[in-house]
Amino acid sequence: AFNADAVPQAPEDPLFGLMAAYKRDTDPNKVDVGVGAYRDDNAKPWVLPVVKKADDLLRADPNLNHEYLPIAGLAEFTTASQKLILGADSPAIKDKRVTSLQTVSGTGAVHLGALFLSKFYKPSSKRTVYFSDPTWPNHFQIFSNVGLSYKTYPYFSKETRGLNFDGVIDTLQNADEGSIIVLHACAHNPTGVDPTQEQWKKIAEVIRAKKHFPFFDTAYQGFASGDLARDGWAIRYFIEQGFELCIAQSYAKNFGLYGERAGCFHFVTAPSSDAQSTVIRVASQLAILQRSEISNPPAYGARIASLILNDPTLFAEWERDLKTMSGRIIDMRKALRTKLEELGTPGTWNHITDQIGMFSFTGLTEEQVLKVREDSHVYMTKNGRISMAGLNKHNIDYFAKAVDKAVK
Ligand SMILES: Cc1[nH+]cc(COP(=O)(O)O)c(/C=N/[C@@H](CC(=O)O)C(=O)O)c1O
Repeated sequence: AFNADAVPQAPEDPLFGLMAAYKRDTDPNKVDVGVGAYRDDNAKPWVLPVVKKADDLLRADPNLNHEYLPIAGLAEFTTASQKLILGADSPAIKDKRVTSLQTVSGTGAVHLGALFLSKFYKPSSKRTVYFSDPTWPNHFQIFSNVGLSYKTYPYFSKETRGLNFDGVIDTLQNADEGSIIVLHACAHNPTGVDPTQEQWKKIAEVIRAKKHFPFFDTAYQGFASGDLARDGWAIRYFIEQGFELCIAQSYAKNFGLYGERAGCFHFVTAPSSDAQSTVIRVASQLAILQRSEISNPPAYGARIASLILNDPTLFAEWERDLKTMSGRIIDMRKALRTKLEELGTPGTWNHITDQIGMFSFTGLTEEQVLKVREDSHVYMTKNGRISMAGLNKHNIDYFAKAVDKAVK
C-alpha cells in the first residue's frame, strides 16, 4: 500500500501561482509583468504573422499526419536548430562534432542535459552544478531532481545593478575543478544583464583553466539585441575556443510557441581525432534517456519552426517579427525610464535601458513588490523582475505611478 496520505504538500510554483492570481484579479487596471511571455501593445499574446503563415502551409499539406516522430525528433528541425544557434558555418557542424535531439521546449532540453550529465559526467567523483545568482528558478529543481548538487556564483551587483563580474570570476576560479557551469547565452533571466564580449572571454579562460563544463541555456535568441547572430555570440565563441559543451535551446519566446513546447538539446564534443565516434555514442545514450522520458517529442511546434527555419523567405519574415518584438520591448524600456525619472521616483533608473532582453530587474524589494500588487494590481515576480512586454502605451503611465507609489 502506498499510504499516499504521507505525501507532503508542495509549495505552489511562484510563477504559475502569479499567473493564476493575475487571472483571478478583476480590477480593470491590473497589469501583468510576471510571466516571460511577449504581449502586443494591447496586452494580448501575439501569434507571429510568420507563424500564422507556416500554420496555414502546414494545414494545407495533404500528407500531414499524426505519426510518431523519431526519438531524436524532426531531423530538419534539429539540423536547422544547430545552424541557428551555432551559425551555419560552425566548425562543430563541419567536423560533425554536434548531436541534437528535439525536446519538450527549453525545459525539456535543460532536463535531458541534466539527466545525461547525472549519469555520464564524472559519475565516480563529486559533481557540482553552478547557477548564476539569481537565475531562472526552475534550474534548481530540474538539476536536483536528477540528483546533482548545486551552488551559485554571484552574478548581479545591487550597487551598479549590473554584472558582478569579479564575483563570477572569483567563484568559478575557486570552484572544484570540473564543475558544471550553467550559463545564460543572452538576455539573462531575471536580471537582463549580460557579460560584454570581453567579459565572456575572461569567463571562458577561467572555465578552461578549471576544466569546468559549460552548459548554455538559450531561451531568448533574437530577443536581446534583435539580431540572431549577435545573441548567439557567446556560444559561438566557446565553440571557436574548442570547448566541449551542451546547449538547451527554447523556441517558446522567439517563435511565440510557448504552449507548443518546441525546443532542442545539443551536445558538442571538443575537436579530436575520435570526436565523431564520441558524438555517435553520446547520441545513442541520449536516445535511451529520451525514449524512457518522452519516447518522442511533440510534432506541431517543431514542424512550424522547421518550415520557417528552412525557408529563406519565411526566415526573413521571422527576423522582421523578432525586430517587432524586441523593438517594442526597447521602446517600453525607454518610456518607463523616462516616466520614472519625470516622476522623480527615488533611485536611479538607467538600468531599465541598460538591461536587455525580455526582463528588467527593477530593484524593488519583496515588500515593495507585494505592495504594488495589493495597492495597484501590478503582478511581478517577488525578486522585482518585470517582463517588459507586459507594458504598453495604455498602461505604462499607470505602471510607473504604481512603482513610484510603492517606492516613495
Ligand atoms: C532561462 C530560461 N530557460 C528555459 C526556459 C524554459 O522555457 P520553455 O517554455 O520550457 O521553453 C525559460 C522560461 N522562462 C519563462 C517561463 C518559465 O518560467 O517557464 C519565465 O522566466 O517567465 C527561461 O527563462
